[in-house]
Amino acid sequence: MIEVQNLSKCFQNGNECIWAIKNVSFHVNRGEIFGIIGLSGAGKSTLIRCLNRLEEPTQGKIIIDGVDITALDKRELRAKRKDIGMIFQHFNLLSQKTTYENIALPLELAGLGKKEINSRVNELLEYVGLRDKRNAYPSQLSGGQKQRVAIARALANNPKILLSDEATSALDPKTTKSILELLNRIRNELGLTIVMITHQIEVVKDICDRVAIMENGEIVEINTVEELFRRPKSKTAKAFISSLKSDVQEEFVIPEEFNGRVVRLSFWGDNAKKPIVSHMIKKFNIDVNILSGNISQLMSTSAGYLIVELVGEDGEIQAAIDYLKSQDVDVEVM
Ligand SMILES: Nc1ncnc2c1ncn2[C@@H]1O[C@H](COP(=O)(O)OP(=O)(O)OP(=O)(O)O)[C@@H](O)[C@H]1O
Repeated sequence: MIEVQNLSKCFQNGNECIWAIKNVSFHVNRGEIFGIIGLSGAGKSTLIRCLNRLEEPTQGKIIIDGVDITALDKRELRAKRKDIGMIFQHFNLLSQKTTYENIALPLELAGLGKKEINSRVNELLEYVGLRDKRNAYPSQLSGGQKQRVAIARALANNPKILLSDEATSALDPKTTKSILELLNRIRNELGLTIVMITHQIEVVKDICDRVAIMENGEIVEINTVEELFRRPKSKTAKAFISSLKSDVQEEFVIPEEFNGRVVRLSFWGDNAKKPIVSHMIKKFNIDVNILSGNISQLMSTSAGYLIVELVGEDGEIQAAIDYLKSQDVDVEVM
């Protein structure tokens, strides 16, 4: 659906070139919710703004539904942009216009008649749950309501793609959940492909299918969210995941401080809910000392890890580890 090939973006600063995006390539499948996560300054905003050419790429290609949008002239680009809705962290609503008028705007620009506009806006108000706010001005709405207006406006022309630029960053956790639920519904019911940038790993965990990790203008890892939680590859991904665990810090376990064998067990899917460790203790003559652990509920599954110290005879410990592996648990001796 979206194919990004060797994309680079340079911001000219006098004679100097600041490379905000450096030779980035990835693809997004139709109907996918694709996250791009990174710390501040990683290049996320620049990257997502290149996808609809709000920012002009310096090098590379962006192919959407077979059309190279980097090769389009202004008129062709305007037409193509109808397929690409966008929402922003600070909503970008027009403060002098009501909810109704904000949502109607792209329809007016597309040249629709009053009657058609009225029926489409009503449909959208219903869809985002804001029927009773049609005459309210943005200043009379909560953050979550403003984002719903922005989402309705982005959907007005029936786009195929929705770009989300930190859409939940200004919202509290409960409102964030409700907006993410709405985005998921939009993907499932309307079949949109969603690309979202965020610095919140919670957002990735709750809604994304796959994620790209950005660092200094480069993508350092692309992974399914399940794999990301199960086996993060990059340092940045590991740091994001451990930042989720506010109560236990995996990083603080120092194996040398323990006499037994310290192992990290990774569970996912149904395994995260089975009493595999308890079975292991009953089956083998070993003691198990739990040092750290966490289970995360991902959108479609669970993933978790447990760091344990296994104490006992070498042969028993090895047999216990073999048993865990036979139960499809990843075992990493630390
Ligand atoms: N218009 C611009 N002119 C010059 N440099 C820019 C411009 N926009 C972004 N940059 C630089 O490009 C790099 C990437 O910025 P970008 O805003 O894309 O990062 P980000 O990951 O979205 O960060 P944040 O989450 O803080 O917005 C930064 O070093 C930034 O200073």
